[in-house]
Amino acid sequence: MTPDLTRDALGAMSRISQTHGDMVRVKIGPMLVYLLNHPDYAKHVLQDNHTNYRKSSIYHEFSVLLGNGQLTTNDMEYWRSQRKLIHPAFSRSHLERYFSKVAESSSAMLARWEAAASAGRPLDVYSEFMRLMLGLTGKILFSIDLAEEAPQVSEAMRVAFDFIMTRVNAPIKLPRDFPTPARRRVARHVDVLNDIVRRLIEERREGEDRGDLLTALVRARDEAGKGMSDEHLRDEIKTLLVAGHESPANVLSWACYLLALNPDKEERLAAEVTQVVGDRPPTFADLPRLRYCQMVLEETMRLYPPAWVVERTPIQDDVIGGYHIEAGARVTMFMYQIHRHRDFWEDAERFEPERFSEARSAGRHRFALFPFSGGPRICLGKDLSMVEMLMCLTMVIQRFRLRLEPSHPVVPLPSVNLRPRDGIVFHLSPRRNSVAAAG
Ligand code: HEM
Repeated sequence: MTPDLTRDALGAMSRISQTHGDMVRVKIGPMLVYLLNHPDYAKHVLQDNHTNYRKSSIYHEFSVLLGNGQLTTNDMEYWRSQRKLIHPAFSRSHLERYFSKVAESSSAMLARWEAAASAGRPLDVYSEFMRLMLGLTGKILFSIDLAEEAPQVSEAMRVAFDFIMTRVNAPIKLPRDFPTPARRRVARHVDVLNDIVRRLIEERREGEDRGDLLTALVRARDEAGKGMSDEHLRDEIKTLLVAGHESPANVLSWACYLLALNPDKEERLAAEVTQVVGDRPPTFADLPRLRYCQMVLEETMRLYPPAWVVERTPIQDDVIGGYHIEAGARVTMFMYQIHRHRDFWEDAERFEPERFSEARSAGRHRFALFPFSGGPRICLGKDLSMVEMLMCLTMVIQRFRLRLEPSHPVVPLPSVNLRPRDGIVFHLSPRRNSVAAAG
C-alpha cells in the first residue's frame, strides 16, 4: 500500500475509502492513521471535541518553511493571542478597503492576458493566478510590492513543499534537520525568503504607520508591554503570505478548468456577469448579487478542495462513530472524499454549481462541504479569499471565453495544496471589445 500512496495518494486513498467505508484504520510503517470519510467525524474532531486534538506531525514538517506561525502552532496560548491580533485585518470594513487593490491587480493581469489573446498565444493560468495572488496578499496585508521577489518566493515554496511532501509520505524518516542534500537545498531557499521578510520588518520598524497588518504586528504589545520577536514576526508574515496566495490561486485555476469543460455553465456565468455588471468594472456592492459565481466557486472547492486533507492528533483516546481512536495517532480527515460522499452529494463527480442554490442547500450538513475547515481553527482568510476569487473570476469571464489547449495534460497533484501538476493551459478569446478598465 505504501508505494501506491506515494505514487498516487489521491487515487489510493479514494480507493481505500470506497472499499472500507467511513472510518479506516491503517498502519503505515510505525504510524497509526485513521482515515475519516464522513462529515460527522470531521465535525467531531474539528468542532465538537476540538480541545482533545492538536495539529498532527504533518504540520510540524511545515516548520522548515514557516517556522511556528498561526497555521501550524500547537501552543494554544500563543495561537489565541495571535489570532486576536490578526483577525481585525480580515473584518468587513477592511475587505471593502482591499477591494480596489484586488480590482487593480486583476486588471493588470488581464491586460497581459489581452496581449496573449491578440497574439494567439496560449497561457498557463495557474502561474498567472499564483503571481496575482502572491502580489495581492503582499499588497493587501503588508502594503508591499513583491513583483521583483515573486520568483524567489515561489521557488522557495516549491522546493520546500516537495521536501515536506516527501517526508509526509515516507513511512520511516531521518530527523528533519539531518543535513541531506535535499535538506541543505531547502535551507538555502528558505534563507533567501527569510532575508526578504527580514528586510520588510526592518523597514517597517523604522518607517511610518501604514495602517496595515504589518504595522499592527510590528507595534503589538502584550500585557507586559513586550512586542513580538523578529523571529515570531517573520514566521507570521511567511505563514500569511504562503497561506494567503496558494489556495485562492488553485481554486481560480480549477474553476476556469471546470468551466471550460462545461461550456453551458460558463455561459450561464457569463450571462449573470452581463446582467449584474455589464461592461463596467465590478464594485464591492455587486458581489452579493453574483450568486451563480459564488456557486461556481463553492462547487469548484467541493471537487478540488485546496486543503484536500486536514489532520489532527488526539491528546487522549477518543471514540468517533463508535470506533476507538488511540491517543497520539494521525487522524486524517479526507476532505476530497467527504466532498464526494454519496449520502450527501448526488452524482458527486459531476460539476453542478446549481446544487448550491438556496433551496438545494437547505438542511445540508455543515461539514459536507468544509473547504475552509471548521471549529475554532477555521481559516482566517475565508471572507477575504471569497472577495478576491469572486472579483477575479467575474473579471475573467467578463472579458474572455476559455478553451483548453488539448495537448496539455491536466493532472491533479495532491501536494500541500491540491494543484494542477503542470499548470492549466488555455486559449483565450475576447468576449467583448468594450469592457472598461477596472481600478
Ligand atoms: C480558497 C482559499 C482558502 C482556502 C480553501 C483555505 C483553507 C484553509 C484551511 C482548510 C485551513 C485550516 C487548516 C487546519 O485546520 O488544519 C486554513 C487555515 C488558515 N488559513 Fe486559509 N484558506 C484559504 C485562504 C486563505 C487566505 C487568503 C489567508 C490569509 C491571507 C488564509 C490564512 C489562513 C490562516 C492564518 C490559517 C490558520 C488559522 C488558525 O489556525 O487559526 N487562508 N485555511
